[in-house]
Amino acid sequence: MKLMEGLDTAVELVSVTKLYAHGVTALDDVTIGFRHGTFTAVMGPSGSGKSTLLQCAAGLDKATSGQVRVDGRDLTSLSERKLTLLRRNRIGFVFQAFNLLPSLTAAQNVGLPMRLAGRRPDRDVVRHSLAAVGLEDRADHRPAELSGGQQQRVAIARALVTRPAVLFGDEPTGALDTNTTRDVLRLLRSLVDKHAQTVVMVTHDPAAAAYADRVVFLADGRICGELADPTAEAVASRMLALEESC
Ligand SMILES: Nc1ncnc2c1ncn2[C@@H]1O[C@H](COP(=O)(O)OP(=O)(O)OP(=O)(O)O)[C@@H](O)[C@H]1O
Repeated sequence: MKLMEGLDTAVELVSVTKLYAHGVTALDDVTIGFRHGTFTAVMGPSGSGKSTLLQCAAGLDKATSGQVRVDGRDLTSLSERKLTLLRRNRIGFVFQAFNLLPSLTAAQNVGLPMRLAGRRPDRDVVRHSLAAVGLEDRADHRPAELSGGQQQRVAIARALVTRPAVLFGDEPTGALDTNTTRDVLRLLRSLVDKHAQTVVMVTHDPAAAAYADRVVFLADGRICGELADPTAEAVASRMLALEESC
C-alpha cells in the first residue's frame, strides 16, 4: 500500500495487524499517519487496541504484519540492535506510572537515556530539557520531593532529551488529579505549538482529548473515525455512540 502523507509524516502505520494468543486480533489492518508537529489523541472503548497501537508504533511490540514507519524508517524491517537505537534516539514514551528512578534526582533521571547509550549526560541538554517542562529549579529534587504532575513532567523531559521524532503517551494523565492533569496537557500542547513536537496520546478522558488537534477513534482493533479540532462535548458524544454500538 502507498504511503499516505510522505515526508510530512512523523509516524505511519500501514496495514498493521497485531494478533495475540488465544485468537485475539488487537489491531486489524490499521493504516494511519501522524503528521510532524501535531497532537493526536487516540480513544476507544476498553480493549479496542489503543495501547497495542501505541506499543507497535513505538517499536515496543512487534506488529504481526504491516509496516510501521518512524522518520521514514520501517521498524518492522530493522534488526533488534538497530531497533533499540532508533527507539532510544527517535522515540519518546511516557506512561501513566511515571517510572522515575527514586534514588536519582530529576536531572539524573532526565540524563538516563544518555547514560543508557553509554554517554555522559550533557548538562546543558539536561537543563534545557528540564526548562522545557518548567522544572529548571527542581533539578536536584528526587521524585519523592516532587508532586505527581512534576514527576510526570520530569518523565516528559526525560522522553524529550534525545529530541525524538515523536512523543507517545499512554494515559499520561491517568494518575493525576484535575489541576495537575491540566498542567501536563498544557505542557504537551505547548511542546507541539512552540517546538513542533509530534505527540500521540492515548486517553479515556474527552477533556484531555480536546487539547489535541485530532482525535482518532478505535473500536475492535480498527480505526472507526476521526474528529478534527475536537471539543470535549463532541468527543464525549462520539465515545458514547461507540460504546453503545460495542
Ligand atoms: N499480551 C497480550 N496477550 C493477549 N492478549 C492481549 C495482550 N495484550 C492485549 N491483549 C488483548 O488485545 C486487545 C487490545 O488490548 P489493548 O490493551 O491494546 O486495548 P486498550 O484499548 O488499550 O484497552 P484499555 O482501554 O482497557 O487499556 C484486548 O482484547 C486485550 O485483551
